Amino acid sequence: MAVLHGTMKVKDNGHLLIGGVDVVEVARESEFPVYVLDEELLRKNMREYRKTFEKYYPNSMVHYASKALMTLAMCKIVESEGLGIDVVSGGELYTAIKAGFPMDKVVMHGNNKSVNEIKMGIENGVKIVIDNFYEIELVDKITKELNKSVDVLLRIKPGIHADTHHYVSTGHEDSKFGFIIKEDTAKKAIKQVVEKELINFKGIHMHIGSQIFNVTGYEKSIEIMADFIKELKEENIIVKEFDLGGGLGVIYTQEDDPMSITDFVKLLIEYVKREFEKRELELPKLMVEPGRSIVGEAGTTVYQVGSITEVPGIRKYIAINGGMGDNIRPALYGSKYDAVIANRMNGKEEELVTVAGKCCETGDIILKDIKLNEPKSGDVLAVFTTGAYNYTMASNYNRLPIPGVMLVNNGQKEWIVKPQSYEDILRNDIIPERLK
Ligand SMILES: Cc1ncc(COP(=O)(O)O)c(C=O)c1O
Ligand SMILES: N[C@@H](CCCC[NH3+])C(=O)O
Repeated sequence: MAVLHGTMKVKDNGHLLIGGVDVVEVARESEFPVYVLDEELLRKNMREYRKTFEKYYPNSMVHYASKALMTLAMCKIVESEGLGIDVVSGGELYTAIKAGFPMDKVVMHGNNKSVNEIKMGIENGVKIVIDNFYEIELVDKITKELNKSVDVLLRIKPGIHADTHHYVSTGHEDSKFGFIIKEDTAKKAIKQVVEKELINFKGIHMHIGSQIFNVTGYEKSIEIMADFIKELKEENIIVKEFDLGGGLGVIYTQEDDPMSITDFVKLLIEYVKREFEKRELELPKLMVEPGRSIVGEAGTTVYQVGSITEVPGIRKYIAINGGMGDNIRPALYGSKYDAVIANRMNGKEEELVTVAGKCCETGDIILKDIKLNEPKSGDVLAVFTTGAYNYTMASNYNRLPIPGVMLVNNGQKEWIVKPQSYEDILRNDIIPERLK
């Protein structure tokens, strides 16, 4: 049986409840899938990050990585839990602005920020994480044009390989993000920044990757960064802020065994204290940017089962009313998930099937070879741990509408993103006069 997350429970009639809401009903009321979001679990994870830092390292800030799941309501929840936000684009920043999110708690990333994105960031007073030499000049120019200063961090690659899928590993030298330490590249960049009139150098940032279980990569990177910070100090450049990025893994299948948020944070703090004290460095303000470990397990996608195609001697395909449009991760990374027949939670999972999406694409497979409880047409399939990088990576491939996001809590259900309609998909289409 798949691991139940957060507030998941089984009702007497065998239906899956999340936040006290019968998700079988939710799925059956909709022609397309629904992303269900467990508010209690989401808040619990945010609080665990914030409280552990408050207890063991008060000079700190947790920025939720909004690329995992960004909506106006998410900004409100993040704000009410006392976290900041990490944005990587004008669109994410615009969402935070429109939600009235406090801009002094926003950091802005991106390896190729546009002039407008940088302007928007500086005008709104967010902290910018500078990624490359080109950007140093752009930021300098824009601060002068606007006559407004900006606080910055520089993204530095520690040069290690995190133990994760190579598509989501970002701390090695051959990565498009940030400056390498080798050949004094990062040092040169920082020296350039320090010289700029309206740019305030605050510190450095690293992010080694995502869905990480083994903390050795963090330990090694913190050691490398501490050496680098020491070198900078010898040249009178003080790193006041140190951002460790995100990356803690979550449970997708029973094979995944991540450590708790508390243990993860405590380890990071232990490594930083140890390596800084060893080098007689003053402890910096510490920051992290978790995305997946906050929202991943809080999300469940509920689908209806439609056609069932048995290929004799090969496999049985169970087709659902969604697929790669609402969850690209299996096709993109070969990601695995756990799922259940949400209207028959009490039975045994004994039939080996493959769950296919409805896109016109052979690779549109959401779950390959999974044991489910005798799936039938009309059943409801709940795929777990879809809170992170599902809605935010969704597409309109085959002109399928992007599903809505429903927040559930204490028996209450509310849309925080309405399901798209066919009209929504057409919104930006234009037929030029000459084609009419
Ligand atoms: C710079 C940066 N910070 C934070 C994150 C969030 O990572 P995760 O969702 O694995 O916590 C990412 C994504 O990998 C990232 O690129
Ligand atoms: N989108 C990726 C994570 C990328 C994180 C952003 N740097 C995933 O679904 O696993």
